[in-house]
Amino acid sequence: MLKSINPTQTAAWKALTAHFEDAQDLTLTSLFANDPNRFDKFSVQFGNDILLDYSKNLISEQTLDKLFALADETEVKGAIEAMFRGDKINHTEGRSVLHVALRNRSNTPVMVDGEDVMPAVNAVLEKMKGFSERLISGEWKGYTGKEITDIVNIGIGGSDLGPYMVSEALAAYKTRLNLHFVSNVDGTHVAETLKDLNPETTLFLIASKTFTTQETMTNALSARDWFLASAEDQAHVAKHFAALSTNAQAVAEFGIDTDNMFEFWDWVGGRYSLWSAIGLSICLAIGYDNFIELLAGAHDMDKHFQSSPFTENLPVLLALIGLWYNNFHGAESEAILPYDQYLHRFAAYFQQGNMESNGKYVDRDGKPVDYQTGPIIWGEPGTNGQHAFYQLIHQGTKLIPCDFIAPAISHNPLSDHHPKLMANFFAQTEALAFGKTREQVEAEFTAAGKSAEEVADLVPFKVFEGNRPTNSILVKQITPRSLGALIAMYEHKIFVQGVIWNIYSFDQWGVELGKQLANQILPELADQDEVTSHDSSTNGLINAFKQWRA
Ligand SMILES: O=P(O)(O)OC[C@H]1O[C@@H](O)[C@H](O)[C@@H](O)[C@@H]1O
Repeated sequence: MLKSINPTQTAAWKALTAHFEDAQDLTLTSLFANDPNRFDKFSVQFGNDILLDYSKNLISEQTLDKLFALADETEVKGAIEAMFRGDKINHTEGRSVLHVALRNRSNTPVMVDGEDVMPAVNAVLEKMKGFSERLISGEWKGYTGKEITDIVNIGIGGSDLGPYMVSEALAAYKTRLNLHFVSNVDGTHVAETLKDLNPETTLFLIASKTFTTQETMTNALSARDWFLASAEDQAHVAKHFAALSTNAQAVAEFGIDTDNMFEFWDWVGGRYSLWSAIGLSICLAIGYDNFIELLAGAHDMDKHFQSSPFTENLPVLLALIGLWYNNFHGAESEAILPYDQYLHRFAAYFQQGNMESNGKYVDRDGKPVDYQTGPIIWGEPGTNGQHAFYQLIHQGTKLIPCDFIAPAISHNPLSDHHPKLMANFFAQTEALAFGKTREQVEAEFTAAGKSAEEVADLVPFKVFEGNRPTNSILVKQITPRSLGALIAMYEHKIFVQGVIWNIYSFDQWGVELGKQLANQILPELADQDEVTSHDSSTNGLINAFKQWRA
């Protein structure tokens, strides 16, 4: 169990509060003008894969020193050790937090309740290897003897977002199998997905840690009905359905052959589970060897996180910088902006990763916090975002720290697309940091021959204040290995922030109430009777719904 330390009561927090008051007038323009070595000082490279430039942030060496002191006082180092050691740091569920064991390629023992989990982890990986190789090679045949061509992963939340994001991110490594992801309980999702598929050549992965999730079970039953409408014989299910779960009993009850069950464990959080059997769809999408490379990249980042001094530790640096804006500058959100079309689900993935982990108002003592915790995470790929919401980032009234992510090498080096993409990537952080002054705008207008009246009229709208902070994360190329490291970097960032905010990052009780109420409402929708059991708004809506369907 992690000790409860109120971060606002630390000396470092108080020092940061005072420092924030003193540093109000700091501008990125002056910080860069006063220090020609700023990039060298405030950038760090991870192997030959990732360069993090955090120099365009509203920080000085003093800011960072105080943030490191905060990490020390809130015992981040001890918390990292506790996680890797297998301590039950997910206190409210009484569980260890060991997604790092799933990618522990050095295979050193990791103990849970006195037992090394690595043999079980490796056994499931071997099973995933055999299964994925038989499917990809075409050796595995459907019930009419045809090769499988399409895989449908049915899962939601952590059993969907990670595999979907990674399969898309690594589409350049695609095997011959076509992957589909069905998550929403809205029948449209499964219906539209199955429309073009052939039951003889389709295999379903039912991905659910608990194997009780309403959406997933409903979609799985519809998929089974669709399949049996053609296959007819229940015995054929074994060739077309596999389960990824911690709940063997529920899998057996569903009728899935235990040979086709890929196990994982309660010490793997749903939103940290792409490294587990939940990653089977990834294995099928990109091949087992590439999946192992993904794990290896994450393991490299795990080692870096565990052993690098905080001053060079990418996840720690990102966490502290994010915290500086969240808790001192009052920023409410963070944007993740990948300049890579393949990463189009990256921000959505970390919406769950971050917001489900750190969206908590109760501290580790069970008391409400009196400071801000997790930020709102959002984002879309550049350059699309530039033509949509960047206006607000550049000239709006809200402070939105942004992470810009881009690969130096494209998988699709078509004509001059990549230099153009990258020119935008570099230009945006420069524009956000340094803006355009009134004098610059006036000079441009004058050079363009505008009258003094026009200049006076339009100048205010064309000025860019700048001083908008960004991190730039330049990746050599998006490969399975670098992507593994990138994902693990963000996972650990979330971990560090949760430790400092004195919250439990690995439970998600906030999703339960809605599920409970939906279960109460569902039977009320079955007849035409007027509903009176709720508040007037909910009653009114349900009754209007019933009337429209009558
Ligand atoms: O994998 P399961 O058990 O079906 O759960 C799916 C998702 O269910 C949600 O309720 C949880 O908030 C997520 O954390 C989880 O990933």
